[in-house]
Amino acid sequence: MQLAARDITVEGRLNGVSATFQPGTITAICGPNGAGKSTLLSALANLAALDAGQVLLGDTALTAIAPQMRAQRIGFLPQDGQIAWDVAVRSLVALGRMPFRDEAPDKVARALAALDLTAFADRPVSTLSGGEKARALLARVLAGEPEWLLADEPLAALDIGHQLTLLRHLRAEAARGTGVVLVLHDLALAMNHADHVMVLGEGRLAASGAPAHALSEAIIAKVWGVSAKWIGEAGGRALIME
Ligand SMILES: Nc1ncnc2c1ncn2[C@@H]1O[C@H](COP(=O)(O)OP(=O)(O)OP(=O)(O)O)[C@@H](O)[C@H]1O
Repeated sequence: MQLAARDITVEGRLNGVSATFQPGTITAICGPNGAGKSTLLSALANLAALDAGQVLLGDTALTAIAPQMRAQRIGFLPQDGQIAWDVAVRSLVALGRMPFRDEAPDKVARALAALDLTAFADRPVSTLSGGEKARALLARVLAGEPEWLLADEPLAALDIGHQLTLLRHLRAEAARGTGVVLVLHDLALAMNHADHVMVLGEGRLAASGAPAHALSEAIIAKVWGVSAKWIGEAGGRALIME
């Protein structure tokens, strides 16, 4: 089922953005600081108060879906997520089962393994490093096995090995039909790993399409004001700043 923003406006943050996200694909939302990426992502989870427009899941407005059902279907990882209680990593990840009111230890174990956290399962979260904490917060979302996985900069705190593991896991999730939407600052990760890229600039959609189209050198120059050049082959491109 598609997830679609229809002409959404959040005063001062997003200005009439329409965008359709496809299940079974990885979409990257890119753009400069303050462009409205996090606002759009939170709107897609019904976590931003809209001044105009609506978000639809299939034909149904998100606002018409009961909160518990919405939480079952849409998993959301905010930027700089906070951990309120110093519980064991396994208990934190198990909180991802709250919308289902079950404990599903198999799904919790799968999410821990996907983020390479099995060995940390009994450690208090306060003892984790920044990147380990970021992985634990993402594992909490994965434990809910949502139909839509929305994550704001999930790779930013991760080393390259864990970035790759997570990207492979997200690709496998997409292959199972999950819609994956990621806010990414790293344009090479978006270019090499997304199926579709949406570029936001000053609260508006500046480009949308296949990565090579939406992240062309011309669009990077226009939206980011940076002269940059792509080198390398499809799937392994690097961005060189000039
Ligand atoms: N709660 C708020 N109240 C008022 N303005 C806000 C609020 N949150 C964000 N903004 C503003 O809205 C704009 C868009 O913010 P948003 O966080 O969506 O940008 P972003 O593209 O995710 O940026 P970044 O790359 O820096 O994370 C920014 O100018 C920001 O200052």
